[in-house]
Parts: sequence; structure tokens; C-alpha cells
Amino acid sequence: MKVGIVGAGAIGLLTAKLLEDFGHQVLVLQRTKKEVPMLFQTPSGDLEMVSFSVTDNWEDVESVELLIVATKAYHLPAVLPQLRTYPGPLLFIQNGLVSNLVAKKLKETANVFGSVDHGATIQDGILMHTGHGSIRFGGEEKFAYLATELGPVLKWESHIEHVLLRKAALNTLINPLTALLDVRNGTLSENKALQRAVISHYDELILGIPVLEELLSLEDVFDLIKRTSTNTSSMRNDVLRGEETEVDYIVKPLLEIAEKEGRYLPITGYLYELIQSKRGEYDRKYT
Ligand SMILES: NC(=O)C1=CN([C@@H]2O[C@H](COP(=O)(O)OP(=O)(O)OC[C@H]3O[C@@H](n4cnc5c(N)ncnc54)[C@H](OP(=O)(O)O)[C@@H]3O)[C@@H](O)[C@H]2O)C=CC1
Ligand SMILES: CC(C)(CO)C(=O)C(=O)O
Repeated sequence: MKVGIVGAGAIGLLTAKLLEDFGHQVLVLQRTKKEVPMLFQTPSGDLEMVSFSVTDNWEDVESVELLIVATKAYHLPAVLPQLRTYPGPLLFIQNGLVSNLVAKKLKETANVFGSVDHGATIQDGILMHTGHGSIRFGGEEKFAYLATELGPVLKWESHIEHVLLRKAALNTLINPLTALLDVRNGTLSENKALQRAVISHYDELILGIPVLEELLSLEDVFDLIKRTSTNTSSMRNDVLRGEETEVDYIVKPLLEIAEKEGRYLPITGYLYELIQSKRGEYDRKYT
């Protein structure tokens, strides 16, 4: 299948590599022409040479059968207008809950949404696959064929909204704290006080958004923290680099979901504001 990927970042290139390994023809669209990694490191540490087909011309991806948008969520306001005339399907794989934004801006296109469980980063010109996982996606049933055509890289989920909500809750519990305290994920379970803080925050989320209780247990939360214990969360990474964060797409939608039911989430709201305060650093850098 001919697949286009918007964004030559860690997840865009990892997805390209995995799809190419299964025989698909992949073209990666960069914002501006830049060198891409030529080395790939597997989760077990083995190195392989890689080569990607890249372009910075949107016209080149017009004829693909699927376009995967692998930018950060905060890039979407700039990217979505470019996608208005694309016939689709479009697969959005950002962390967070972006479907409302996409639906508002792209009324005519066919959109599906996914969640990435892989870990990936680009360091010293090497694309590193730091954690095995999958890309689960879903939406209108008529797009389930994509999972069959694309092979094991993409897994169809009939209730993708639950997968995305669960992931947003996990990211809300882990990312802001690690970013604010400048600690790796594992510290949240190793430090007893932080462990208690995560438990209180979890209790608040399941009281405020009751459906979460069926989707996410406290054990799941600490299991993920332990599995990613050496990770720098994406929010901590963004804050450290003085970049924008995905807080408006991960944390804010949870506040809004609870608010619709007349509930306020004080811990979540407090963390949201503290992360927003870091935005000042981003604004100072860019304005
Ligand atoms: N990395 C990980 O382990 C995981 C990431 N995710 C999620 O996946 C998404 C992608 O993350 P990740 O790959 O790490 O992020 P990166 O920052 O590595 O990649 C984002 C890429 O998008 C590119 N981009 C931005 N705007 C445009 C544009 N207009 N046209 C073309 N390209 C553009 C950026 O280009 P430029 O270099 O020019 O800025 C950058 O290369 C995020 O939502 C993240 O939360 C989810 C699970 C794990
Ligand atoms: C799962 C976790 C917390 C891994 O670091 C992540 O998705 C992130 O950092 O955004």
C-alpha cells in the first residue's frame, strides 16, 4: 500500500520503518528538508542501516492511499488547513484527545484516530526504538480494512474512544508531575510521597470521569510507570527543551469532560495551570 506520513519525528519515522519492513511504500513529509537518521536501533540495542523516502512537497503525498499524521498535537492547528483537500483516509496518532479539533477543522475528510504504545526517540542522528508496542486505531467501521491491508503494524480497535481516553488519563497522571519535578517516570513509584500523590490524582480522575474506572486500574498506572521507569516523559522532554507541551490536548480535555458533568478536578486543574506557567518560557523563547 502507498502510505504517506506527515512528520519526520521519532514516531513518524518509526512508523515508516515498521511499514516498510512489511513491504509498504512509504513517503515521509517533512516541514522543511532536513537530514533524517540513517541508523536505527532496535529495542534490544542492535543497529541497522535505514533509508527513508522523504519530501517537503505536499503535492507528493496527494496520491497515497493513507496519510498518517505523526506530528505533535500542538502542530495540528498549522497542519490541518493543509489537509482540507486531501481525499483521505487520514490517521491521527497524537497523544491526547484531538478528534474534536480535527472534526471542527476537517469537515469533509475521512478521519480515523490512533494511539501509539511504542517508545521512540531520535538521538545523535539515530532513530531509537526504545519500547515495543503497537498502533491501535479506530473510527468508522468502514476503515477497519486498513488493519487487514497494512498488516501487524496497525491494530483495529472497535472502541478507540476508550483507548484514547485511557491513554490521556495515563499521560495526565504521569506527564505533568514528571515535567514539573524534572524526574524520570520511575521516580513516581520509587518515591513514597509521589506514589501517594499519583494515587490521590487517580482517585480524583475516576470520581470525576466514572467511565475511567472500568478502563484503568491503579495497578495499570503503576505498571506503566514501572515499565517506562527510565523514560523522560514527552512533557518533561518538551519543557526541558523549552518547547510547547501537549497539555492542552491531554489534560484540558479531561477537565472539560468532567466539567460537562458538573464536576471540577482540582488536582488536574492545578497541574494544568502549573504546566501552563511553563508556557511562559516557551513564549519568551519565541516572541
Ligand atoms: N516518541 C514517543 O515515544 C511517543 C510519542 N507519542 C506521540 O506521537 C506524536 C509524535 O511524537 P514524536 O514523534 O515523539 O514527536 P517529534 O517532535 O519527534 O516529531 C514531530 C514531527 O512533526 C513535524 N512537523 C511539525 N509540523 C509539521 C508540518 N507542518 N509538516 C510536516 N512535519 C511537521 C516536526 O518537524 P520539525 O522537526 O520540523 O519540527 C517533527 O519532526 C506526539 O503526539 C506524541 O505525544 C506517543 C507515544 C510515544
Ligand atoms: C507512556 C509515557 C508516559 C511514557 O513516557 C508517554 O506516553 C509519554 O511520555 O508521553
